[in-house]
Amino acid sequence: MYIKIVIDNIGKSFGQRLLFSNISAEVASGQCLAVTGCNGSGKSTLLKIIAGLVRPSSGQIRLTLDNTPSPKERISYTGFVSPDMAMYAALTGIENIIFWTKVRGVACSKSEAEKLCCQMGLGGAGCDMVATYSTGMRQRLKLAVIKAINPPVWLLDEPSSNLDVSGRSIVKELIADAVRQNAAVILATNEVEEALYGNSTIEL
Ligand SMILES: Nc1ncnc2c1ncn2[C@@H]1O[C@H](COP(=O)(O)OP(=O)(O)OP(=O)(O)O)[C@@H](O)[C@H]1O
Repeated sequence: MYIKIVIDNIGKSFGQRLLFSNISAEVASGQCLAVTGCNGSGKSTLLKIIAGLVRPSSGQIRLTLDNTPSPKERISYTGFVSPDMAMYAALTGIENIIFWTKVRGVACSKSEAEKLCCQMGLGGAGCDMVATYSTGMRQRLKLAVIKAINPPVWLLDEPSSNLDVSGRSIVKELIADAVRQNAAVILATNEVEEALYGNSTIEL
């Protein structure tokens, strides 16, 4: 699937407070757009606008597709990794991957989920309840879920938060792999090095 996301003159205010205005950019399949800016500049808000979770105050997000998607494809456009997201604490890591892929209409067997846990550095902890996970392990699980869903559009809000050096290199490889597989990746980050993964950058 080819997809192009056009961020067209987007602005956002909360009440009287203008967060940003006149933001325009494009990102297509096989590209990565980095969104940078200081704390509170609106990076997460912009990603939520792109995901359709927050309404912009001005402008619009346009999607260009090479075909008319089926209803199943339509719900699977975007995958979102965000600090605001939570995994089910009473399920194991593997059960979370199976649950979230099922919600998104993507098949994922237990052995595939196990493999993803290993790839994300969770090892045998995939069989443990998420309630027992550290914050870094929860972050790795979110990465495993988006990889399992493998959507055409990846929205990554601070994907390296709470991750150690090995976790950060997993994120780097994950983004490179998604772009190689023709996903459109939008990455919000405070990390200078991570922002360089983008083919283009928006600074808020
Ligand atoms: N629903 C909301 N109502 C009012 N203000 C909000 C709302 N959501 C976000 N904000 C405000 O908008 C500003 C931008 O928040 P946002 O989380 O988008 O910034 P950010 O650039 O991602 O920050 P950080 O780098 O700290 O994660 C913050 O001041 C926040 O308090």
